[in-house]
Amino acid sequence: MLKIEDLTVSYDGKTLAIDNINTEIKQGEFVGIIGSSGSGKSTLLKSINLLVKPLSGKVYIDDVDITKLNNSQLRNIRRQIGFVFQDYNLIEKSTVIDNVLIGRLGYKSSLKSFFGLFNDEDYESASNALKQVGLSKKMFERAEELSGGQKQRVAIAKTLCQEPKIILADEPVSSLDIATSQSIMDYFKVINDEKNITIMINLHDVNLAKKYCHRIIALKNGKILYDGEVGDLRDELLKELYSQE
Ligand SMILES: Nc1ncnc2c1ncn2[C@@H]1O[C@H](COP(=O)(O)OP(=O)(O)OP(=O)(O)O)[C@@H](O)[C@H]1O
Repeated sequence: MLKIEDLTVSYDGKTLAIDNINTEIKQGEFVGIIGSSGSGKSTLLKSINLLVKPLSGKVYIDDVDITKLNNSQLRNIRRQIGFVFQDYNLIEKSTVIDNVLIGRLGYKSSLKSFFGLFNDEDYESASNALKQVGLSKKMFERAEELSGGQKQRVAIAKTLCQEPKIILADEPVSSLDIATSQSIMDYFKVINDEKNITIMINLHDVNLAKKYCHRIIALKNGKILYDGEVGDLRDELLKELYSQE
């Protein structure tokens, strides 16, 4: 469902944040991306939905090279790609349900989305998404009143409302304690198992990656050092991955 071909990204036109990456992800895979700070994990995820524009290379979603799309075509394809951020990316003063409804905006005309016009179907979808993450009771509370873990569950519900084929999660548990991190990872696992949504998730914590992900992509200096089954990941490789040079 996702194919990345010769992808290279540079922020300054000189140093390469992503250096000629090639990989292919099938629908329903649960992929962990690991690597030390600055290895390119965020940049890789952000270039998959073109939040960051590549210098060269191609990103295919279901055989469509999205680097070639115009803005309106890109908007349509982005509905299929949910993105979960480390810092939740919620509107703090808005209610939980209003935050989740934002996930429906990709299905609205610009005018309707400007006025925030949602129909019964949108509310049903938002309410189901909140149920999935166990937050139905918090629907009318403001986002700012929630704990970090609850906020991240709202962010996940928002992406579920988008009905995505793939969820990209950029360090979604880095700000959370171990128990809360595990519970968020459990939600990702259930979503992956029950809805067959592909998950690509950046993780600092290798143990979490080993516990939850089927496949690991390990990055070093913008290049893939390892791409394979989690069970085949060797300690020597991890040592090399996190060594300074
Ligand atoms: N907005 C930006 N402008 C300029 N350079 C950037 C920008 N974002 C990232 N970089 C650089 O690109 C490289 C890859 O950064 P990236 O954030 O993708 O790594 P990362 O593995 O996600 O790191 P971390 O684990 O610390 O979040 C780094 O050298 C970083 O300094």
